[in-house]
Formats: sequence, C-alpha cells, structure tokens
Amino acid sequence: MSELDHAASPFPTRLAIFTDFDGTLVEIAESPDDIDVPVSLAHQLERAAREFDSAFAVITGREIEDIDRYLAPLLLPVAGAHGTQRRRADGTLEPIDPAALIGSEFIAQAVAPLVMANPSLIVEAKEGAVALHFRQAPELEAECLMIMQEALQDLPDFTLVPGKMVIEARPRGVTKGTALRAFMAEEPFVGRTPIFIGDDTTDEDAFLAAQDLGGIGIKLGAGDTAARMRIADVASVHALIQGLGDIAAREREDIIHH
Ligand SMILES: O=P(O)(O)OC[C@H]1O[C@H](O[C@H]2O[C@H](CO)[C@@H](O)[C@H](O)[C@H]2O)[C@H](O)[C@@H](O)[C@@H]1O
Repeated sequence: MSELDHAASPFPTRLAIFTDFDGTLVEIAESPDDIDVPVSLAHQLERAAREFDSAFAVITGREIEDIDRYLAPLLLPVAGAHGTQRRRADGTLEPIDPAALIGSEFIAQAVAPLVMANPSLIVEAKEGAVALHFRQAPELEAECLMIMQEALQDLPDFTLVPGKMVIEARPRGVTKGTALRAFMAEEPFVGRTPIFIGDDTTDEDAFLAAQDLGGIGIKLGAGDTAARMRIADVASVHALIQGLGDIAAREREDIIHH
C-alpha cells in the first residue's frame, strides 16, 4: 500500500493499550495501601476498554486481586506480580509455575525477621514475587538489599529488581515484557499496535517489547529509558487514555456512516 493509499484507508490504526498501575494510573503514596484511587478511574478505564474492543490491559507489580479491588467492579485483563500472574481477556488465568510460588514464599519468610525488627518496613508476599518496601525507612535500603540478596543465594531462578523505594524479587525471565508479548499473541490484542505506558525501571522490559512489536513505549517522568516517548504526569496519562478513546470512538462512527 502506498502512503497515499494509506492516508485514504477507511481502516483506523487498531491500538492495544497496556498500562502500569502505581505511579502511572495512580499517584505514589507513602505505603501500598495508602493510594488514592479516584472513583472515576474505573469508569474511565471501562470506557477505554470498550473503545478498544477490550484490547486494554494493566501490567503491574501488584497482584491481580489488588487491581480488581481498586477498580471494582471492572475486571480487566491484568498481568500481576510483574508478569508471574496473568488473567487473559477471556477471564481465564494462566497457570503459575509452582517453583515461583515456593520460591517467593521462601523469600518472604527470609525477610520477615528484618521487617519484624523494623516495623516501618513493609513486605508484600505476592504469588511468585516479593516486594520489600523501605519508603518509610530510607536509611534501611542497604540492609533491605542485603537480606534480599541473601535470600536469593539458593534461588538462582529468581532475580532482584529495584523499584520506587522498594526492592522486588521475581522469577528470572518473567517480566512485564513477556506478559505484554503473551497478551499480544491472543485475542483481542493480536494484530494490533501496542502502546505501553509506565513510570518505573520494571517497565523498561515492556517498553522494549511494545516497540519491538511495532508500537510505542511511553515513559512517565524523568530518568533513562528505552521508551520512545515521554509523558509528564498521572493526570496526563488519564487525558491520553481519554483522548485515544475519543479517537477510536470517532473512527468507529466514521466507518458506520460511510
Ligand atoms: O508495576 P506497578 O503497577 O508500578 O507496581 C509497582 C509496585 O507498586 C507498589 O509500590 C509502589 O507504590 C506504593 C504506593 O504508591 C509506594 O508506597 C511504594 O513505595 C512503591 O514502590 C506496590 O506496592 C508493589 O507491589 C508494586 O510492585
């Protein structure tokens, strides 16, 4: 197809939208449970999912049940715990590797004594991943890193990933990028152009995957990134999702009326 033909094409670019959660859809808070989730967010995402024929997913470090709770009653396709968990668009769950479950339980137990001794630390024991938060005790960052490294000594299939005032452990080879690729191989994502929006180091794998599949990575905020585009803040992410939904709706109307 020539450029001219493409410009005249009645078929819109079919996008698949993927977004991170913390720091991207909602502002960062002092602790994981302190986030402020506007009631309007679920409505906004439900509308976007409709405009993109359900090709709209959250890819997050949180567990799927956390996302469901914050967006209730909306149940989106979600990859949780950095891709260890995945719920497809048809609602089915991808089975979790039992070794990932056993490994993450071991890590959570190994860091428990440090957290007991320092109540300002928070550990999140997730299915297949562990987050050790030091936002309320930044002076303990080195100690947190050391105990996580020790815990992983006998778990070569796990790796550490730094996040925002948190050190996370997840299985090696399971990333937000592998989750994005898995979604893109399935309906209703297959054949679409992926856009991934995120703010954190763990989002880099998904930026690369989206771009490798012909799409765009959009990084929120400053810092080195592989993403080809940037966006300023959470409010701008909401505006972008709204705007892309408006475009998809308009293109749909145009097709119906021509
Ligand atoms: O992939 P994400 O959706 O960005 O999730 C990454 C982690 O986010 C959460 O921790 C971060 O947000 C907290 C609430 O704002 C903040 O207190 C913490 O310091 C941040 O690291 C979440 O608790 C983790 O499980 C996610 O992996």
